[in-house]
Amino acid sequence: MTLLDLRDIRFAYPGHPPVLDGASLRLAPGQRLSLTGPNGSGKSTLLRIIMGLQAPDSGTITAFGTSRSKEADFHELRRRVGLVFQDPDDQLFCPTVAEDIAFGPLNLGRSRDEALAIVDKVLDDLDLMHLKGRITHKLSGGEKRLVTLAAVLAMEPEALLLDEPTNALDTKNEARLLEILCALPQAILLVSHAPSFRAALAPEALELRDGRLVPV
Ligand SMILES: Nc1ncnc2c1ncn2[C@@H]1O[C@H](COP(=O)(O)OP(=O)(O)OP(=O)(O)O)[C@@H](O)[C@H]1O
Repeated sequence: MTLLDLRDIRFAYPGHPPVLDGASLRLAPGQRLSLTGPNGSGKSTLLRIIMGLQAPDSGTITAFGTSRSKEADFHELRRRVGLVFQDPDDQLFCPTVAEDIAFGPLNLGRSRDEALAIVDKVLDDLDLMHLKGRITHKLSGGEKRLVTLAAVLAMEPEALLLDEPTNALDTKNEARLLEILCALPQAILLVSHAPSFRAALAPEALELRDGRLVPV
């Protein structure tokens, strides 16, 4: 079974040359795959296209065996695939850490008590319980980064798309994050400019070159 299957994706921002020009990739359950490529080559754009946050000009997206093209097709995909954005401020919008983490489970129909239990479990698993009651926008950059991961894991996705997950993390927290991610069962699509992090978490890699994905 393939979780994600993208074929021949083409996309250009209006008035600009194509960013993606025939990009294809497949992600299988449990697979860890890195996406590399220079700044501005289109990695974040591709992740947004996978999530249905931007529509490709052409090409096909199949997720969990179902073709996805209209906005409604992506609702189920967004429950089953978690994107950790490059900028935590794009992701965190509730007043407190606990509310931000509870938001996803509540949105998925969990009861208040179930959501609170998930918040405790995820914070405990990530050793972040000390941040539970904190005001989200007052967290440090690295703390925000870890809380965004907690918020995504709270939704128990089957695949994780991670856009520069080590941004703003100190050496100790980067090592901790690596340990946490390596122990997860989910498939992971990793965008990271840190070669050592990629090598440790997702050594199999595709490079985005001239809009296409090529094995490296
Ligand atoms: N809304 C937009 N309108 C026009 N151009 C955009 C827009 N968003 C991104 N771009 C451009 O599209 C290209 C791809 O951007 P993208 O963020 O996908 O690259 P990236 O590979 O993730 O880069 P980085 O490694 O620096 O994070 C860049 O040239 C960027 O400037």
